[in-house]
Amino acid sequence: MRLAHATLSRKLSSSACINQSIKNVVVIGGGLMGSGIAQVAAQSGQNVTIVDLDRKVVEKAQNAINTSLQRVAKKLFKDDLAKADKFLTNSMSRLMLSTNPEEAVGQSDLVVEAIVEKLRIKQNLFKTLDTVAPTHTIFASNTSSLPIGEIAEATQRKDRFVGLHFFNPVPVMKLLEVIRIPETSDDTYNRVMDWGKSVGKQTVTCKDTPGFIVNRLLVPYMMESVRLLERGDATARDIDTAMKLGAGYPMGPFELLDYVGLDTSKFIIEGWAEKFPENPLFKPVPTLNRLVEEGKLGMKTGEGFYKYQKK
Ligand SMILES: CCCCCCC[C@H](O)CC(=O)SCCNC(=O)CCNC(=O)[C@H](O)C(C)(C)COP(=O)([O-])OP(=O)([O-])OC[C@H]1O[C@@H](n2cnc3c(N)ncnc32)[C@H](O)[C@@H]1OP(=O)([O-])[O-]
Ligand SMILES: NC(=O)c1ccc[n+]([C@@H]2O[C@H](COP(=O)([O-])OP(=O)(O)OC[C@H]3O[C@@H](n4cnc5c(N)ncnc54)[C@H](O)[C@@H]3O)[C@@H](O)[C@H]2O)c1
Repeated sequence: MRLAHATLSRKLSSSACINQSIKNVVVIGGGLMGSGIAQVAAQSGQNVTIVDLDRKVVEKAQNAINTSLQRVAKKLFKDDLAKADKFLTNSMSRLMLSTNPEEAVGQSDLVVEAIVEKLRIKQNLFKTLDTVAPTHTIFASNTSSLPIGEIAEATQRKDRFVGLHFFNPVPVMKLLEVIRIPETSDDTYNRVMDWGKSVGKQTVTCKDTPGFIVNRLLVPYMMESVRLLERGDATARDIDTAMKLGAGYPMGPFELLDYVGLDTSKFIIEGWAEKFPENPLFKPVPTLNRLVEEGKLGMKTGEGFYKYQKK
C-alpha cells in the first residue's frame, strides 16, 4: 500500500515537471465534468479559472473540488498531515471563480469547455470567445458525442481547436481522449498531449468520429441495457449486478447512467438519432425520456433509475 502511494506521489510530481507551455487554464462549465477538469489542472500546478452562469454554481463547484481534493490528499499523503494540508491549500489557491467567460479568457493559454451537450450553445460560446481570447489560446471541447469539427466551425481558429474528452469522475479516471480535426496543427496537438500528461492522464488519440473510442462502444451498450429493461427481461438491479459480477465492470449500466446524468445521456442519444436515423443502436429509449421529463436526472438530483440520499 505504501509503495502504491509512493508511486502515485512520484507520478504526480513527474507529471508536474513536464515542460509545458500551458499555465493558465479556463474551464467553462462548473458541473460534474468542469469541476473535475479544473481540479486536476489546479492540483498539477496550473492557474485555473472556472466559469459558470451564476455565482451559486461556481461556489458549488469550488466546494466539490475542495471535497475531492481532500480525498486525493488523503491518498497521496496518508502519513503526513502537514503535506496533505499544503497540497490542499496550494491547489485551492490556484483556483479562481468567474461568471464572465469573456473576461476570464483574457489571459488564457487553454480554454476547456464543459457546458451542456447542445451543439448550438457550444458554438455560440466559442464564437464569442474567439473574438476576445488571445491569438495563441487553444480551444478544447469536452463534448461526449458532438463532432469537434462542427463546434470548431464557429471559430476562426480551427488549427488551435481539439476535443479533450475526460471521464467521470475526472480526478480518478486515468484516460484522456484527444481528438484531432483535420485542421488541428501539429503544434496544438503536441501541446495538448503534453498538457494531458501534465494533469496526470494517459492520452489516446482519435479521429473526429461519433463517440470517439469509448462512447462509440459504451453508449450502445448502455442503450441496449435500457431496452433489456423495457422488454421486461430483467430488473435494473439484476442487470447491474450481472455486469459487475459477470463482466467485471465497476458499475452496472443503470448505476453509470445515474452517475453520468440522464439529461446528458438523453442529449447524446437524441443527437445521434437525429444524425444517424438509420442506425438501430442509436434509437432513443422511452424510459430515459420519461425520467428526464420527471426531473429525475440521476445522482445529481437525488433520483434517476435509483433513489439517492441528498448530500
Ligand atoms: C447514453 C449513454 C451515456 C454515456 C455517457 C458517456 C459520458 C462520458 O462522455 C464518458 C464517461 O465519463 S463514461 C463514465 C466513465 N466512468 C466510469 O465508468 C466510472 C465507473 N465507476 C468507478 O470507476 C468507481 O465506481 C468509482 C471510481 C466512481 C468509485 O469507486 P468505488 O470503489 O465504487 O467507491 P469509493 O471507495 O468511494 O472510491 C474508490 C476510490 O476512488 C476515489 N474517489 C472516488 N471518487 C472520487 C472523487 N470524486 N474525487 C477524488 N477521489 C475519488 C476514492 O478516494 C477511492 O480511493 P481509495 O484509494 O480507494 O481510497
Ligand atoms: N457527465 C459525464 O459523465 C460526462 C463525461 C464526459 C463528458 N461529458 C460532457 O461534458 C459536458 C458537461 O457535462 P456535465 O456532466 O459536466 O454537465 P453538468 O450539467 O453537470 O454541467 C454543465 C454546466 O454547464 C453550465 N453551463 C451551461 N451553459 C453554459 C454557458 N453558456 N456558459 C457557462 N456555463 C454554462 C451549467 O450551468 C452547468 O453547471 C457535456 O458536453 C457532456 O457531454 C460528460
